[in-house]
Amino acid sequence: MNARPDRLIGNWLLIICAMMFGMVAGGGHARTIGAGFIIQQWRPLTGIIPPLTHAAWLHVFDLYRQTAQFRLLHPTMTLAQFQSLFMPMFIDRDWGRLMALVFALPLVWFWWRGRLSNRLALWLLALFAAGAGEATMGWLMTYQGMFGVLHPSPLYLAPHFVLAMLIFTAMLWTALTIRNPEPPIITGHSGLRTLLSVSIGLLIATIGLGALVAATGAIHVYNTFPLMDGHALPPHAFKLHPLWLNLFANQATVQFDHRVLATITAIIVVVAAVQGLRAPLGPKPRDLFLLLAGLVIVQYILGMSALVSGMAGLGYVHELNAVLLLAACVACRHALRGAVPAGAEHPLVMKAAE
Ligand code: HEM
Repeated sequence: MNARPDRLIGNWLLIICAMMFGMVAGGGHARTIGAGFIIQQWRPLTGIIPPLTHAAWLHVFDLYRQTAQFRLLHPTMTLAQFQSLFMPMFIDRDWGRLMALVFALPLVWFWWRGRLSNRLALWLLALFAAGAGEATMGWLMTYQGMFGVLHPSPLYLAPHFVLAMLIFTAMLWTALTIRNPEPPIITGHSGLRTLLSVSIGLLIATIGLGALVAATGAIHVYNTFPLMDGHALPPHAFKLHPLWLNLFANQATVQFDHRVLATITAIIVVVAAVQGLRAPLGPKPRDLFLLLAGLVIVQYILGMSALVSGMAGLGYVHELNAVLLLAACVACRHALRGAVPAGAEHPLVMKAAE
């Protein structure tokens, strides 16, 4: 990392984080309206322009008509209906291209101008490569449409979402560190710091399980809370063979797993937020902990409401709020980066604890 605060670089990376949030919003919207398999071509550079002629539209429609999803689920779809699904997915993909440009071009420029240390530049390059991997994974998920698959598979969607959240976490952490490279020493709250690290891990795992719920359409079954149609664990939870498949493809099991892990996660995040609010950390961290408490409560209520109502729109808001919740948790953890155990407040000890 660069040793002095650099607001320009930090703000640039915060813009990338905001763009990643936009990407989740666009991808989630495309999934909600069922547009996941609509674009069956992968042209990272030339695909930046949408079909402009009637013949070009017929060509992309023809590609979609080769999918099992079209043949079995939407055989009467018209070109106009296809176009209305195509555009949201297209805009999301172009947003990804724009994000890659907004990341890559300043990266090269800042590095060339000596504004980035080699170490930081290489780290950012690694994040860029991870982003390219994320895009490739997204395409592979989409391309499954050509092989008899009816909907984007949970085995692709969950890792796709988890990788996005890992990149988002790393990007946000880097941006915050560049804006504030010297953490203030905070004595006696290293336990809270650990709790926040655990919270981040649990949130990402819960988000992964949430993606399984969304991908399997499990929002449409067991619409009761806290029990699942009168059962703590529904009898169908192990009906698929081999057994491990239930963890990814059985609606009962993935919903059960998401409920249980989400409850554990929410409790731990609330405990961390309350501890943070009670600690004398100053107004800025206090605001962050307040935000964390608010977002985790809203997240839980949104999850329950989406489930009980079966409304995909609420599920979508629940998805977006999860990203904001993760961001708040990362910011709280970052604010406590300089926490040291009581009695170990020497700066050298602090550096070792980093
Ligand atoms: C810390 C708490 C929670 C987190 C971080 C979380 C995260 C998520 C995420 C990220 C998704 C969407 C994934 C995607 O669209 O690819 C999701 C989906 C879902 N979650 Fe949660 N969730 C939490 C709590 C809950 C709770 C308590 C419930 C219900 C009791 C719940 C029920 C659902 C349902 C039904 C969906 C599917 C929505 C849809 O199909 O549109 N969640 N969750």
